[in-house]
Amino acid sequence: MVKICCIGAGYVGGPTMAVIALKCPSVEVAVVDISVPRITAWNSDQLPIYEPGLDDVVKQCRGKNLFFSTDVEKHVREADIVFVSVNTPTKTRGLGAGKAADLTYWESAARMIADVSVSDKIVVEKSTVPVKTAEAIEKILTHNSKGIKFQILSNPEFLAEGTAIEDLFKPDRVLIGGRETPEGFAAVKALKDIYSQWVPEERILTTNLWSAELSKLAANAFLAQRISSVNAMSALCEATGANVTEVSYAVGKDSRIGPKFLNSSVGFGGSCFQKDILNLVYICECNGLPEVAEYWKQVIKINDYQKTRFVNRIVSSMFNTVSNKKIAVLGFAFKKDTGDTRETPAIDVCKGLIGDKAHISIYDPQVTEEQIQRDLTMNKFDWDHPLHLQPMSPTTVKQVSVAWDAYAATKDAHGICILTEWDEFKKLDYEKIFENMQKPAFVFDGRNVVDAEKLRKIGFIVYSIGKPLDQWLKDMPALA
Ligand SMILES: NC(=O)c1ccc[n+]([C@@H]2O[C@H](COP(=O)([O-])OP(=O)(O)OC[C@H]3O[C@@H](n4cnc5c(N)ncnc54)[C@H](O)[C@@H]3O)[C@@H](O)[C@H]2O)c1
Ligand SMILES: O=c1ccn([C@@H]2O[C@H](COP(=O)(O)OP(=O)(O)O[C@H]3O[C@H](CO)[C@@H](O)[C@H](O)[C@H]3O)[C@@H](O)[C@H]2O)c(=O)[nH]1
Repeated sequence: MVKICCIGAGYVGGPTMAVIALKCPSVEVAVVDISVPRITAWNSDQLPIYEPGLDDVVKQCRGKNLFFSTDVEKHVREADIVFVSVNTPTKTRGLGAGKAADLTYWESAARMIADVSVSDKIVVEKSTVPVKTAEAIEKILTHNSKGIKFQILSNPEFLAEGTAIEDLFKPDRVLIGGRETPEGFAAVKALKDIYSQWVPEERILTTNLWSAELSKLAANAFLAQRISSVNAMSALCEATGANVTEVSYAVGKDSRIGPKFLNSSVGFGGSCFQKDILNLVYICECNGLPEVAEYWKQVIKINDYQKTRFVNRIVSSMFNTVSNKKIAVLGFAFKKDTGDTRETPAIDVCKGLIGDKAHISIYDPQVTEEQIQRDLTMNKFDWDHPLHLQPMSPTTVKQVSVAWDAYAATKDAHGICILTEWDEFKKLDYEKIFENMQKPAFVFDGRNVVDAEKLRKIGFIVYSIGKPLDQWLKDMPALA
């Protein structure tokens, strides 16, 4: 029986391994982590992450061929294939601070694999890593290998949160990079044999190691670039009276461009896009390519601009001050169908409003008050470390309260900001909400989820990102 061990039971390690266990009943899969609460949660009915369909997959395999454990060394020692899916945060200090990937967790996992192994192993990079990481890992693994042979593969993960199970069941592609040697080819084949249990042959791509590592950073950069492109257009739409939804529909109809990932928003968030582009920028700079670095940096600059622009629009529309006004924030997660708040645009928008002395009442169906307070007090990039190593927030932000539903959040509010596209925000009773708000009542829709015309008929002043502006908003221009 092939034994797989995955180091890191997070958003990637948990779901990917659960799906491998489900699709390959003859493979034994152990997911290990240094975080005791995480593993306890994986072994309970309350899984540590919210992901549609995940509970069902875990229930079907846990205890049969899927195990969650904190006994990292034992499972690594016994495994034939070791996936490494640990954190790769952005460095906050020293060389490359603010851009380069911090490979501390990766390095410590690699050293531990080298120390405890007593048989040959395939070691798979599942985390997103800089190009050429495999070379460094190889050096660590073989430095003191006691004659044990290690083959390194790059198998980056392309799942998106909220649709992780769907993406894993039917991936657009599985990418496997390996050394171009007989041993390397054999290792690639061994991993391919696992995926080919459910992924069609033509969707399993094999490349050299460096192409696989770089393709992951490139794919995220291209996706984020589409969003920054449409968001840049949204500013121009507002200035000219064009409608960004119509523009992106017309643009996306070109089969060379395609319709996906062209939704204008308050900005992209999530644990990957910004981090991976910063990493790409750093790699370009290190390789003497400042023009290429500058090109990709612009994707992040537009994303920051979009968030600032949104806050400025709110403040300028409300007579240039939100001081002591109640602003209801609907949605805090970085996208719908997840409770994940890593790099959510809601953090920057809330901080911007708090900076202007607003009182904020937040409602998100999946995010806890504790998480929101942590996010609003944590330093940039601190979120991307194992939970027990993150600094505890010593203070809470007093201007922020968290409500149980959208009606409580919006009661007596002067304005509403919609920051996550949860379906339930489309179906709220906006007449009731309007009655309970201060007047004039504003809605700032950062996701274009509400029917703006319907809300205007009720009496709201509505700002929809990238859409023609109300007369009110035209009269109160926002400076970005
Ligand atoms: N979240 C996503 O959607 C996504 C998608 C594709 C790729 N990635 C990449 O995958 C990697 C993991 O991301 P994630 O979102 O799962 O992170 P995560 O923080 O949810 O999970 C990482 C886990 O690794 C554990 N860990 C860290 N060092 C360890 C060690 N030495 N031994 C055992 N466990 C250790 C942590 O405790 C944590 O539970 C990152 O490189 C990320 O960029 C993430
Ligand atoms: O048209 C769009 C599409 C997305 N977003 C925003 O972009 C962010 C990222 O969304 P998405 O890509 O769907 O979620 P992630 O889970 O961050 O997934 C991305 O990052 C993962 C981690 O690397 C990759 O594996 C995935 O392929 C890649 O889509 C979110 O804030 C979305 O709201 C938009 O604003 N407009």
